[in-house]
Amino acid sequence: MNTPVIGVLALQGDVREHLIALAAADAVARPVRRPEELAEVDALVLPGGESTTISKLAVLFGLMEPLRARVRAGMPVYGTCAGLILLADKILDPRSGQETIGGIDMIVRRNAFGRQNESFEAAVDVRGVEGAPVEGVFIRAPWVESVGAAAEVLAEHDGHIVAVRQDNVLATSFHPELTGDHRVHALFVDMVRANRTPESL
Ligand SMILES: NC(=O)CC[C@H](N)C(=O)O
Repeated sequence: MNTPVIGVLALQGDVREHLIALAAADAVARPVRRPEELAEVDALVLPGGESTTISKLAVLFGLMEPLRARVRAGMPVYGTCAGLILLADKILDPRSGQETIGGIDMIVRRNAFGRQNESFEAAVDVRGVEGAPVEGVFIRAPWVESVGAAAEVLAEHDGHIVAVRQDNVLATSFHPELTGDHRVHALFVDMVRANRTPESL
């Protein structure tokens, strides 16, 4: 059956919520903590959380290079919030020792929308998502300062870029996994399906 297997990087962050959202969007979802587990998935989600912590743990667990290699090789990846930061080729204000996986030619600003107690929800129109706007949950959210020519802006909030796609890499500043609305995850699952060769179906 044509059911893609999608991993959720499970080093830190809101892993469980993504596993639930992916299952609701008709994927087989499983946590990924080791390089062997990464090798077995068709695609990967990078959850929200703390991008510095996730990046340091990825180095510690021997996952950083395998992650970069798979993204370079075209594995579909979707990052929310901290996950978006991990997918940026460049961070404007990195903490010391903070690395990214990269994949989208963009520059991000961490915590750009303010601190934890300035978290908010807003309706966001996401290109490729049909129907009503998505309820965007922004928690110490980054925004995207600028994107390169290969990156497509999918959504903006208050004049700032909050969703981007470049080839098989998708990233949002906000957290669709927290709302019970699985349309953004469904968009990603469609990307994963479209990426699979006929032999792998
Ligand atoms: N909700 C989140 O994922 C917050 C991201 C966090 N501000 C970071 O820099 O990693």
